[in-house]
Amino acid sequence: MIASYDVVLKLRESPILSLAIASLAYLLAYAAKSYAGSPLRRYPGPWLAKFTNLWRLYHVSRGSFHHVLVRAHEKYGPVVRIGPNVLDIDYPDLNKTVFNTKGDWKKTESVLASSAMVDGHVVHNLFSQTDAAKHAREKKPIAKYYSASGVAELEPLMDKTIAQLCDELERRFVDAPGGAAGKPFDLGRWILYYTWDVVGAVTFSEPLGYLSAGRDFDGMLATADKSLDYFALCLCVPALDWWLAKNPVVRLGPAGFDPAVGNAVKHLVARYQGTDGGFHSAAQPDFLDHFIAAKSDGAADDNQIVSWLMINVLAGADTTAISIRSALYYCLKNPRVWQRLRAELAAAGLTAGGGGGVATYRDVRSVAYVDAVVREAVRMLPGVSLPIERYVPAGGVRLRDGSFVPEGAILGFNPYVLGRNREVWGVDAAEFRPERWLRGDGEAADAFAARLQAMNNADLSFGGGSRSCLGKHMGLMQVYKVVATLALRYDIALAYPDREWKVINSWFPRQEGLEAVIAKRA
Ligand code: HEM
Repeated sequence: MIASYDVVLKLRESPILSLAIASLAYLLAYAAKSYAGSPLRRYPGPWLAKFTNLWRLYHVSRGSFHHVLVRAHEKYGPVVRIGPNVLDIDYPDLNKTVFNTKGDWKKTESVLASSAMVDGHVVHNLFSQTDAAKHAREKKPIAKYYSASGVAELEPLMDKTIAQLCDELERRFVDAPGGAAGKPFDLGRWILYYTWDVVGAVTFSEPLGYLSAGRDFDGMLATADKSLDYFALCLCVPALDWWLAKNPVVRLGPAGFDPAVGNAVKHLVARYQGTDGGFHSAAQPDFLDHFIAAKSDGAADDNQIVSWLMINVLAGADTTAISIRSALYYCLKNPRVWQRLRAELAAAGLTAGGGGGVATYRDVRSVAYVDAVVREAVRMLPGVSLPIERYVPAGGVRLRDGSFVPEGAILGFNPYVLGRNREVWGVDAAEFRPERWLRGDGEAADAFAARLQAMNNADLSFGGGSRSCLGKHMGLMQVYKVVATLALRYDIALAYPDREWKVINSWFPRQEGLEAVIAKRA
């Protein structure tokens, strides 16, 4: 007994134990303040979430937070407290107020983990920049290249890569020798190779090489997954990023994008030296040409060019793959929809007859059902499926239930949750039904216009306002073109129609298990 008392005394003298006790006391005091002193205490939510962000962290780390949130809203209503200072909101009519062009609803620190650490300094990109003025300065010189007309000029570069995707699928799975033709293969994986390659094609006129290799030859795709897993955790506890990556002593995470940065720098230098590989030509400018022109205008330096180049890779490849996969998966799971899609393409006289057998965007956009399929697929599984957070600005905000949320609280809006709102989408909100985007038989024009307006207002799949997705036109154009081209050229079916695919939601919800069989269209 005396011996154990001595041990306790010794431990009490230990600085480590003192620090641990002080930390515990601090955490308890913080939790008590979060619970009793918070202006958000009136809002319902899981008990643990009132004290700590660890509740959210746990569920996000399991990759299924979108499901947890939908259930939480079913249980607690449209406003759910998901952290001591965070409410998740399912009031679609608030989207336009929050995601506006004034920039008064600021991004939270949750996005800082996507910034880089260079020579001891945090270097932001367009997505992570929380300062509205700096963000506008960085975006202005390049925004026009991502507009609908800007992206239209890149279509020939996309066509080359879509044609390559088709060639690889045919060589390996349609016409494959040795009995491999017609066997199940991971179509979702090939869509990912395509979207990473096309980023290289439109950015520096050279695909990154995943389609021709048929694998993640440099480990970049696996690194991107790990980085997103890390990013998703830091969304819940932004301080993690400081401890793990931005502290001045030791850098533990996340997995870096060094190969992609190296590749961007290599292309920049080669372009300056005129030693570019790939299919670059003066007649077909790519993003790198535009970024270098912005530098000549005095709007950028080489570091800024590399940051712009990297955003195409980091924000554009996975999100586009996710959206193409969703369109294919939900169509193939619903053969009625897949057949109608093909019939509507045929009725419009479309062939995959553009450059290299690729459907042209102009043709595809003229078929309303393709648009309905794509919008519905993106609603079912938005490319961002964790809450998009904003700080409540000065003056606070009054919610639809009459309650008042003061300045400084964080409101989260999850496109996936908003895409399940029954007031907007109806009782079949969880079902894939592209027809909801079309005017119904006997539906008055006014009624359809009002319904469409409500759906558009609720749709946050590309964000909104001054921080909406820069690459929306580029991403969507590819979803339309790839889905239509595959539908026109091939008979495709799920290899295991009764199986569900697996979705791991790390901000971008990456899917696994889109296994298919493919043949040339009869
Ligand atoms: C279909 C595919 C895509 C989807 C579903 C998607 C979704 C989104 C969403 C929801 C946001 C808003 C995030 C927020 O407010 O925090 C966003 C922002 C952004 N996206 Fe996309 N994206 C897609 C494709 C692309 C592509 C191809 C690029 C290529 C450049 C891109 C670049 C960006 C950038 C730079 C931002 C930050 C914009 C800013 O803060 O000013 N995205 N995206």
